[in-house]
Amino acid sequence: MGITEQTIVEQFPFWRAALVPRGRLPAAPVTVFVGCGTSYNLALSLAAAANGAGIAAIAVPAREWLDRPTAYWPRWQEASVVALSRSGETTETVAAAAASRAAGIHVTGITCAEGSSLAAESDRVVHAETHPLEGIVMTSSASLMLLMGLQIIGVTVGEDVVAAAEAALAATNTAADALIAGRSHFVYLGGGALYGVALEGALKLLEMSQTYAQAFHPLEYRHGPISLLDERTVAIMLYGDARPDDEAVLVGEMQAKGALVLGFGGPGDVSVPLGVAPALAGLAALPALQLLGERVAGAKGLDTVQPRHLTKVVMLASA
Ligand SMILES: O=P(O)(O)OC[C@H]1O[C@](O)(CO)[C@@H](O)[C@@H]1O
Repeated sequence: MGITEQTIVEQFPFWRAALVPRGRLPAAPVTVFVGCGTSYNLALSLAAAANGAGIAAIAVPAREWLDRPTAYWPRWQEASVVALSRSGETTETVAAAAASRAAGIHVTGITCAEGSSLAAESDRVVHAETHPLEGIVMTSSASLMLLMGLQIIGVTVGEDVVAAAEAALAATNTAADALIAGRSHFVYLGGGALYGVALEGALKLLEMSQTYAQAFHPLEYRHGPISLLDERTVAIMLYGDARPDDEAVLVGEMQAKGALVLGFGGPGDVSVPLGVAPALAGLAALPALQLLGERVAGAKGLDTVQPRHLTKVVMLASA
């Protein structure tokens, strides 16, 4: 087993260690979740989950919040900001936190680096230890930041979701090689809080395996992107609780056009039950999506420890 795979399959003890009381977010007219890359995908998922929990929220890429906050929220100084960064050193995220604070905004930093620059720029730090072998590709830390984000918006995260994620990972591991054999086009579908998780699944696959992957809201897929679908496609459907029947119809259409479907929480050529509350479905599915990226990379003979063009922390001189 390679090092990246180790950080995926050995992440659950770190989840269990993170199951501690976290307190809640401060009240504000809007909570703005910011981050870059994976951390922005998590921000998208958390903003949707926060709205579902009655906390008005949006997600904004850190650089956008830094450069043009009024494009996202006209009275931006009224916001509370939650900045996500594994390293706590990504230039745009640290700068967005610092600029927010300078404007009198309360900043909560979610990170796996307690002594980081982001921690220094945060009014409150929410932290968890991640797998020590984690490298460039964010695996265990991404799951942990999603977990911590859910905790601070008031979603109860317990042992049941850890067990569900372990089971989903094992089921995906069993099915993955047969599912991806000869397939080169990967589509991730999820709505609401599952959209950010779908984006993150696609980003993982893309980073690890240098394979083009896209994510869409499920029913959006029929409005154009479906034209690319053929017998080279694997579709990953993250079933939601709002319209699972429509999503199952879409899956049937995709299968009829040649796709193989990995369905989380619903039907597919491979069906992986999640068995958790809707607010926890994305967290339960995330390690399995990480593993899928590793499997596709493996099938292409690629090393996921040193993915092309990527570094662990992306710094920028000008931010
Ligand atoms: O969470 P951090 O440390 O700010 O890092 C985010 C980074 O992670 C990635 O998503 C993957 O390495 C990059 O796109 C991005 O620069």
